[in-house]
Formats: sequence, C-alpha cells, structure tokens
Amino acid sequence: MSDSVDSAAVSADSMGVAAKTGQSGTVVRSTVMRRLLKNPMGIASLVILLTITVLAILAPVIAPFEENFANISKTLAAPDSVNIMGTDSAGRDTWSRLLFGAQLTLLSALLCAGVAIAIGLPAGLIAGYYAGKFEAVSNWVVSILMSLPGLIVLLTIRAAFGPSVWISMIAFGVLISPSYFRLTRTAVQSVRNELYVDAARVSGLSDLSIIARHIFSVVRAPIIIQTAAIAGVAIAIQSGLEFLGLGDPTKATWGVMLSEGFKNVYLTPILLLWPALAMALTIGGLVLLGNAIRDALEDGEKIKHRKKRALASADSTTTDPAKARQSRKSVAAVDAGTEHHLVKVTNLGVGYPQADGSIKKVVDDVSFHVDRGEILGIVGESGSGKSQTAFSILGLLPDNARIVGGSIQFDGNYTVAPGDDRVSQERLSKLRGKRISYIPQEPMSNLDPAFTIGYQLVTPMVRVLGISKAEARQRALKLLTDVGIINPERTFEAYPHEVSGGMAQRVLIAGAISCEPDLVIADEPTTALDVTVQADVLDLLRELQQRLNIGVILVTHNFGVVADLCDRVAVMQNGRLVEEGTVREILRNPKEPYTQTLLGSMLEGKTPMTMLVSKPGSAQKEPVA
Ligand SMILES: Nc1ncnc2c1ncn2[C@@H]1O[C@H](COP(=O)(O)OP(=O)(O)OP(=O)(O)O)[C@@H](O)[C@H]1O
Repeated sequence: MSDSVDSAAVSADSMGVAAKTGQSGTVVRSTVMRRLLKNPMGIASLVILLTITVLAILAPVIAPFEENFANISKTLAAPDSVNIMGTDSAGRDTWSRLLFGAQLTLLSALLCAGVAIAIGLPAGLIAGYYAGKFEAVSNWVVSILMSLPGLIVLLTIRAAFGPSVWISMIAFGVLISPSYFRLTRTAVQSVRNELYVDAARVSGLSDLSIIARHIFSVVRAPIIIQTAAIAGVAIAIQSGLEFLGLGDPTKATWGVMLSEGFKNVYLTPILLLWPALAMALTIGGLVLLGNAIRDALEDGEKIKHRKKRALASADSTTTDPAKARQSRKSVAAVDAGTEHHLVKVTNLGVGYPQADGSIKKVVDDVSFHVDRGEILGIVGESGSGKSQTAFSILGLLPDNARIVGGSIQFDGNYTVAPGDDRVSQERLSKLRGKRISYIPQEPMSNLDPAFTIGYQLVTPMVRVLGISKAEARQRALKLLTDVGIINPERTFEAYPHEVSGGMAQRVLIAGAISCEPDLVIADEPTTALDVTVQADVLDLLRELQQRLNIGVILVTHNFGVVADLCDRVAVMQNGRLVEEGTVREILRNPKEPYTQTLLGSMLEGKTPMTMLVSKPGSAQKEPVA
C-alpha cells in the first residue's frame, strides 16, 4: 500500500479522534436538539413557543373564566387580582380570552402550513426530479394560483362557507402552496444531476429511495425555514381577517381581541397591547426557531444516520447473500438464438437532436463485446464518444439523448432492442447496481456529502442482496479491508469530506463490487487521483477483477492504463470504433493511423513500458517492442 494511502488513513484517524473530542473544524457528534439548545436563538425561540403552546393546551384548566363569560358590571376594567389583564368592553376576561385565542391561533397556523406542505412538497419533488409533463402542468397550475388575488379569494370563501377559521386556513394553505412547490422544485433541480444521484441510481436504488434519501435531505432545511415563516404569515392573515370583522364572533381569537382593543384604543389602550404582544412573540418565535433548526440540521443529518447504524447492528435478521444472488441471477434468461456474451453492443448509434431538427451522432455504428473475466479498454481522445458508449450500457444517457441505431444485450437480454430510441430504464433498473455497477471518474462528487460512507455502502447491499443491515455492515467492513483501507471501521463511520480522494475511489470500488456484479464499468477511474495513488487503484481493480471473475469495461484516454490492465482494446475516434483487438495486437501492430498517433503520443519521450513485461501466470502483457 502506498504511503499516500497510509497518510490518508492516518489523517482520517486523527479526524475521527478529533470528532470524538469535538475540536473545531471537525464533525461535532451531537443531536439536533443539543445543537439547538447550544444556540441562544434556539433557546429563546423554544422557550417562547413552548410557553405559548403549553398555555394554549392548558387553557381550559388555567383560564379563570370561559372564553365568552361576560361580567357586564365590570367592562373595560383595569387589571386587578381577579382579571389580571383587565376586561374588554363586554366585561370578558382578557387573560382567559388570550389563552383560548392561543389554541385557535396555533392550530390554524399548523393547518395552513400542513395543507401548503402536503400540496407543494410532493408536487415540487416530483416536478424537480422527473421534470417533463408533470412539471409543465404543475407550473401552469402554480401560475394560476399565484395570479389569484389571495385576499379576495379568502373573502369569497368566507362569503360562501361562513366565518370558519378552518376553511379560511385550508384555502390559504392551498393559495400559499406554490411557495413550497417552487422552493422544492428548485432545490431538487439543483441536485438532480449531481453525480452522487447518478451513483445512487447505478447502485440499484429506486427513484423513491433516491428522492427520500438523497433529494429530500437537500430540501428539508429550506422547507423548515419556510414553514416557520408561513406559520407566521398564516397567523397574521388569520388575525387580519378577524380584525376586519370577518372571523367567527363566537370564538376568542387574537384577531378579534385586536379589533376589540382597536375600537377602545382611547379608553383602554392596554387592550390592544396583549393580543399584539402575543402575536409578535409567536411570529418572532417561529422565525427564530426556523433559523435555529436550519443551523442545527446542517450537522444534525449526521446524527440521524448514526442512530440508524446503531439500529442496524441490533438487527438480527439475516439472509444468505449467496441465495439472494442466485435468485437474482435466475431472473435473467438468455434470449434464444443470440450469440452469448456478457455484454454485446451491436452497431450502436447515439445522437442528440439539434435546433434544426437534425440529430447529431456522437456514437456511430459501434460494436464490441465483453465477457466475464476480461477487461475491455475503450480508448480515445476527449470527445471521441467513450463515455456516451459506456452510459448507453448503464442507461445513464441524458433525457434528450436518442438511440439512433443498433442494440445492446446484457447476458443475452436486450437492454436496447433493435428499433428502440431510448435505453429501457425498466430493463436496466433490474440490472443496475445488481449485475452491472459503475466506478466513476470523480470519487468525491459521487459520494453524497450528507451520508456516511458506511451508510452509502450498506443501503444498496440491504436492498439488492436482501441481507440485514448488521450483515451488510460486516460485509462493508470486509470490502473496505479488501480494497486496502487500513482502518475500515473509521472509514465506515466517516463522511466523504473526511477521506482523501484515493480513499474515496477505493470506497467507490468497494461499492461497485459490493453486490457481486458481473460487469463493472469504470470511467477514467484514476483521472481525478494523485499520480502516486493511480497505480495502486489500478492494481486493486485488476486484482479484484481476477479474483471475482468480473467483466470490466474500462473507459480511458490513456494507452498506458490499457497496456497495464486490459485484455482487449477498442479504439474510438469521433464516435466511431476505428480499431479493436487484443492489447498485444494493437500495441504491436496498430493498423489505423489514429491508433498509431495515440500510441505515439503516449510513447514519445517516455521510458519503455516495463509493465508490459510478461510474467508467467500473471495478467501482465509482453513488451510492445
Ligand atoms: N448532453 C449532451 N448533448 C449533446 N452532446 C453531448 C452531450 N453529452 C456529450 N455530448 C457529445 O458527445 C460527444 C462524445 O462525448 P463523450 O463524453 O462520450 O466523450 P469522451 O470520449 O468520453 O470524452 P472525455 O474523455 O472527455 O470524457 C462529445 O462531442 C460531446 O460533446
């Protein structure tokens, strides 16, 4: 193992220690609530809101009078020992009405925010993640809702259904739901194309799991802030309607009390003070709480998954992974009459529609195959179509990409059948993460920063292999050891930012082989790594491929990597496959001028390729010359 990996492991070790001791610059392992309570803003808002909530709940017990009990012999009275906040113009006790008003105010704010979230959040998640027609229709509905004059709609509803606070708040919740929709959709769009979302898809997670795990965690904090703000607005709107005399006169609410105080402002100005103070404290408390929770959540995400891990180790249900694997494999039957290879790409064409209606081909008439236990290198300069070919096999082409010809078979089954214009996601979702896995180019961008490495390894295994979390944890630790990570326990607990690029790539390799795939597609797996780590990662890849008898497609622009690692090589230029053969053939006798140029640029001024010296029983190749 290289020094760099050692030092990376050491630095991760030291981080782990620091995390435990809570030193600055490290992840502080505390609960969201603890973080909230460390924040003066959090404490102040919690004290205010909890006090108001407790008082509202206990109103029937602690209020000295019924909300509408009127003592007409004591109107507009100043505070005394019986009526501690005085009475209104009908002789009703202000303190009692304030308490009952708190109940109604808080519940109506909750109802309004709940309705808005129930409509706006799922719609925003679906529109942001899937886009397409649903997004177009949602945008249309949202535009209509936003163009409605809210106050007039509320007045109309009040006229139609009577002065019910609940109906007004449901209507207001619907009117305000576009704010949740837009917030959620924008947040989802910002992460939808992140590599770690693609990686999650490749690891076999369903869309629902990806939305719940990777996408929802991004929108959660803004939603909480928004909810605090919207609850405050709901209180203000509800009180405003009641202040205008449009509320239910039989109910004691802060808006009605405000109106009552306003009418008597010259006689008893203090009547205006109490409901105004209650509203200001509640709305201010909500805003402060929203901000404090947002701050706490930024680290709280990590806590949640520690708890999940603790539950995982307590989980005793186990399933035999070998059986799970066997049952998975039995699903894939070989189509009769097809020449059998692990992957067979036949005359594949991929294109993108252009503004003038034409389709620009970026992969054109490409054919090759890969079998178990062999490594095929796809080599070519930047833009030659290597990644587009690999993404066609993985089903990760962008939405606007079109299959313009040919077919792809995996283990005899078509994932792209002749005549298809898109990769069948339905067929591929049964294979991705289970039988086909992916090692990406940029290790850091392919790990979700919000989840620990262990969590990201365990989740696909539980799902795909059907094993318990405890067993998946054991397997993940073994895999981390297998890929040369010195302290697997610590790496398992670490977040992606706590490990080096080389370690992150090892983690992704561990993830790629975790569900015992038949095919691994590695897209420039060493490009983003320090040169000192590249050789280690390639060695690891070769060792695992031989031990597990996996088929590998290695996308690279580097003939040196091909020479060191691959059995066969396909050379691509401008979307076309110009030459294909065994590595020895191509390196010894390149027929195409393009291949000769590529080889020449690699060899020019370089020392002889010592890695090509053959060793009996080894996978290394003979010298070029
Ligand atoms: N979403 C897209 N829309 C239109 N053209 C695209 C899109 N993605 C890729 N292309 C084009 O497809 C061609 C092949 O790209 P591809 O990513 O496969 O190249 P590559 O050989 O993998 O290069 P690199 O080594 O730089 O990744 C390029 O000309 C590129 O501009």
